[in-house]
Amino acid sequence: MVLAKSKKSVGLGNQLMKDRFGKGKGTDQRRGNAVTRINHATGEQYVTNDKEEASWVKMRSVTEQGALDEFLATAELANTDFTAEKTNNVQIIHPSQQNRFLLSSTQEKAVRSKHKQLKHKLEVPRRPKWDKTTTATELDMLEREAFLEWRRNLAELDEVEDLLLTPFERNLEVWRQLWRVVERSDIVVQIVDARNPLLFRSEDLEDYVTTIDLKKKNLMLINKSDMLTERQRKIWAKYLKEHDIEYRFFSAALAKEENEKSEEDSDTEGEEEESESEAEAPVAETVEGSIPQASKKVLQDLLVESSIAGEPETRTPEVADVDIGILTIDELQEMFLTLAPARDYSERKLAVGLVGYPNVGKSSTINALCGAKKVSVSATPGKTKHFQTIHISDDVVLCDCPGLVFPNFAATKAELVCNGILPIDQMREYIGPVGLVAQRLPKAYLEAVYGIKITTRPLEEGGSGVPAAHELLDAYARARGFYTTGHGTSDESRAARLVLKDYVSGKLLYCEPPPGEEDPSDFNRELYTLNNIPARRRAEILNALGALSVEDADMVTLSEASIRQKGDKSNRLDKDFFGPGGSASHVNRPFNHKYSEQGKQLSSKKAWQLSTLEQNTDLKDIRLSGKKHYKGNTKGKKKALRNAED
Ligand SMILES: Nc1nc2c(ncn2[C@@H]2O[C@H](COP(=O)(O)OP(=O)(O)OP(=O)(O)O)[C@@H](O)[C@H]2O)c(=O)[nH]1
Repeated sequence: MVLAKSKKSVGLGNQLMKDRFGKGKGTDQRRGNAVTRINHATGEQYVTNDKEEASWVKMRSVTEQGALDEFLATAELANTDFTAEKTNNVQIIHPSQQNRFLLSSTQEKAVRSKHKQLKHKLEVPRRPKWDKTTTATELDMLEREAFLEWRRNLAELDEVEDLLLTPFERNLEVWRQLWRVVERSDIVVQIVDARNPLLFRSEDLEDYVTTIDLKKKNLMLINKSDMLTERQRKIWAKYLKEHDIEYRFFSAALAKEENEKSEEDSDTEGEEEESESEAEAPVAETVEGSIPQASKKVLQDLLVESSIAGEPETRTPEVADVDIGILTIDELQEMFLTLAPARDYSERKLAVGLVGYPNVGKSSTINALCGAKKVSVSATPGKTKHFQTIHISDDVVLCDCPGLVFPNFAATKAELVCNGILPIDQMREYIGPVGLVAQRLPKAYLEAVYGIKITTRPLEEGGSGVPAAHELLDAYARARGFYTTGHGTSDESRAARLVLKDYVSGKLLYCEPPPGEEDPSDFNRELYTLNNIPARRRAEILNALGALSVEDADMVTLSEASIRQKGDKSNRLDKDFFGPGGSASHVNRPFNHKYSEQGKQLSSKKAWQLSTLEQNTDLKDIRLSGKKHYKGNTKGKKKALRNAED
């Protein structure tokens, strides 16, 4: 039986034709993916593969493009025929570009000196000049042309000079937002990550701001400063002062806690006096106060273990008059008012533009300034998409720009991944970035944070003492039971993602020193104390170490802990670590502001520890008192004795 076809039914072919050439398609005519548009400035028709998209789609951040996308985007920007642009845009892959994940130290030196020479070429795109007579279409054309020229210049740095650049923003719409923010703001605040401030700073943006209006001010706000020690802040402060960079240290996370605390305090009755004095304490002091004196003991043994030759210097720069404090919210607001350029503010409030890479903490800073959660905060870079204004007081309005990556030099792709600039979830090559983590962080610290034991290749077999990426990943994956399905080998790729995320979030902490200042391992020395590993891990280590009071334990170096771990024939420490739930610890900020709370948690164990202490009054004896995990480990004993004597 043949069914009669309904006249109303529409076949796929018809539907496609209707979709492409049907009514209501405006001036655009579609053929396949290509759309014919009219250039209103010249009246000419041109073909593009771009669709008219919703404004939020237009604002998508474009940082890395495949060769074809790059080519199409350039052609589209240039409003030209594809073939005309084709010859100019063929990408030549240099053999040297193929492995940019890690460099040897000589290669790195050479690259860094080339960066210095060509620094002036790292420009942000300028908005072309316009006046009242310029029509919107003319301005649009001018902007596209200028943007295209800017992209060509940067492509030259990449291709001709063979230098690796940050995956800078390639979407004109995002830069247009920045232009608006800069034009509107009296002060342009570049928010940077304290772990590597200069990588996140655009010097040229500062020039651009003052080119638009000499009265406009620049400020580098070093966010996440809770991750820096006081000494590290001093070293940075000295460098920034010497280079005439207007800066301030800030921590949106500490400011948030401060907000929450004062809210709690205002809710609590009867304890006003006490809570008031705490709330008034400057944040910087709170941070310092949170790190017990004992934790400032430098981990010399750890450094020796990390094969760093020589006695590290503990010298702190003389910077008596420089500002090293972490600003409170009130102090930051005052700072804005102090910096405000002279003009009549009766008509318009002081406008403060907030600019920065994705994930540096713009939203968190705004939330802290607002005193409430106004902007959604996320651990995924690139959440803020639109320029928005937020009135934080009667005097100040904030202009929040979408997070955007500025053109800057990077030594390697590994550095970009580790700094959270290249997304970890889209990463295919993980050995380079994890290798960098393993190079930067002392082995004992990695072992203590994760509660793992990393087996490295012995020195006599060519090992260097520094774990190779796969040695770290293998230990991590096995401890957590991550195995590949087919082969049953450890799932290093899964482990790599988690390790790198911990590095980006600061759970594994490393901070870059200013250029030309001290060696990175000396600069970070204070970070690798027992106090800075997650509280739970610390408690586990202390448990495994046995009879030490909390205060004494602060003096125990991680390396010592790791020696004991190695020497433990009964594997007691490992069992403690790898037991159920043993890997679930979590910390956001190694310099946990709530140290006193951690201390409290630990002190619940103190009674037991003290009772053991009573039996072993001599600390050296306690350390070497024939605990199970020392038995037969004479080498470990000797080393531990040396540590104890130090
Ligand atoms: N330790 C620490 N972490 C912070 C601080 N400020 C922000 N973070 C963390 O950094 C991550 C990114 O913060 P956001 O405020 O979302 O960053 P953003 O710059 O607004 O990001 P986009 O919206 O992508 O532009 C979050 O995981 C925050 O918890 C800080 O002062 N200290």
